[in-house]
Amino acid sequence: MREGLTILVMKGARVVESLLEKYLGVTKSNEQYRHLSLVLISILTCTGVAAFFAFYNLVIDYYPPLFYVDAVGTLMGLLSLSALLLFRRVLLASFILMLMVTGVCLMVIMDRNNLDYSLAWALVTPVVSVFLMGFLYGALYSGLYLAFVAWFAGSNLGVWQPASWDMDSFSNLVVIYLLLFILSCYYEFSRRASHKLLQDSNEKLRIQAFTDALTGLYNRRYMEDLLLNSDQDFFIAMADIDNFKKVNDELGHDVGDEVLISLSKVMRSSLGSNGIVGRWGGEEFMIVVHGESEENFTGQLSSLLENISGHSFGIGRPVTISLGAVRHSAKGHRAALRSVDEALYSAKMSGKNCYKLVNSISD
Ligand SMILES: Nc1nc2c(ncn2[C@@H]2O[C@H](COP(=O)(O)OP(=O)(O)OP(=O)(O)O)[C@@H](O)[C@H]2O)c(=O)[nH]1
Repeated sequence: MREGLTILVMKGARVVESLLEKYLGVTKSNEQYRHLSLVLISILTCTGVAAFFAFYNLVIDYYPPLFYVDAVGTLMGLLSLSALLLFRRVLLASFILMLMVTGVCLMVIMDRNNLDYSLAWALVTPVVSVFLMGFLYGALYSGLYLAFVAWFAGSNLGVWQPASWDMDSFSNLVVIYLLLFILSCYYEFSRRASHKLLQDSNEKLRIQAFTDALTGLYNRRYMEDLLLNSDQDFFIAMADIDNFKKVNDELGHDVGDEVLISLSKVMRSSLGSNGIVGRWGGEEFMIVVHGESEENFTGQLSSLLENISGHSFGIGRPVTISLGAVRHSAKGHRAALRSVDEALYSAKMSGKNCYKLVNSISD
């Protein structure tokens, strides 16, 4: 029995998952998944129950008034389902569903003259409406519903037998109602707050995973991901600071760090939106530019060299870089990295503060 129930729940979850994925493009990892699945499960369950009672009141125990109520309820359930899946209107779908549930319940209560049902459903409304429609609309809806129930209970509709209007009971109902409302708001608020915290820390971790701590540039992992997972062709250039050991040895490691930070800024502003620069490691930087025109690319490398050698780093000496460059495609990634190293070596051998572009990729 228990196993059967588990299998049923698993199957239901799979149906919900595939509906959300197919119609809303939302997978389990999506932050919206939890809320959308709650709305979808509520719609499916309530519509299923209404459809069952419509069938019951038509076929099993023929009773036209409740058949019409449940048939309208089923139609509203389907309307709510299409608002969610076809038109992606989550709030509208939740609103139609709440209208359907409370409407059907009130109709049944009116028909059956049963006060207990009314009280029970009045108490469910604040919880469900806040969870489905959020604080604002949930509060509005359940407030209106409470007012309606109050009017309903106080009016002489003659459907409240054997109970009669009783201010004490009604005050108790209102207190319980408000308590449930506050509790569900609190729960929803803390759920959203912890979800936001989790999202923020995930975002921080994501940024940290791709950022170099010293310079704030992209790190090697990001640059390699970009180069390996893109189907575009790029030009890449490896930049290496000239005689950087001397800066460290003579002015200290802290000054060396400052140079790395300032140099990163100069490179970033010099490339602008034309390219991306990341720290490859130590005093090496990788530059990636879309591979449309070799002429544009070499033009950018020349201005980069000029901008850096003309920049004052405040250390009483110029700072220059050497660049090795090559055309890059993802499938020839490793070979391109070897070529770019060879080109950089050749630039260093040619007197530094220059670039070397190799045309062919070494095997
Ligand atoms: N301050 C600082 N120095 C670093 C960092 N990473 C690497 N370096 C230094 O960069 C220097 C690299 O020196 P070398 O590889 O000998 O090259 P170079 O002196 O720049 O000479 P060439 O490359 O031939 O022009 C070493 O002194 C490293 O300690 C860093 O994060 N901060």
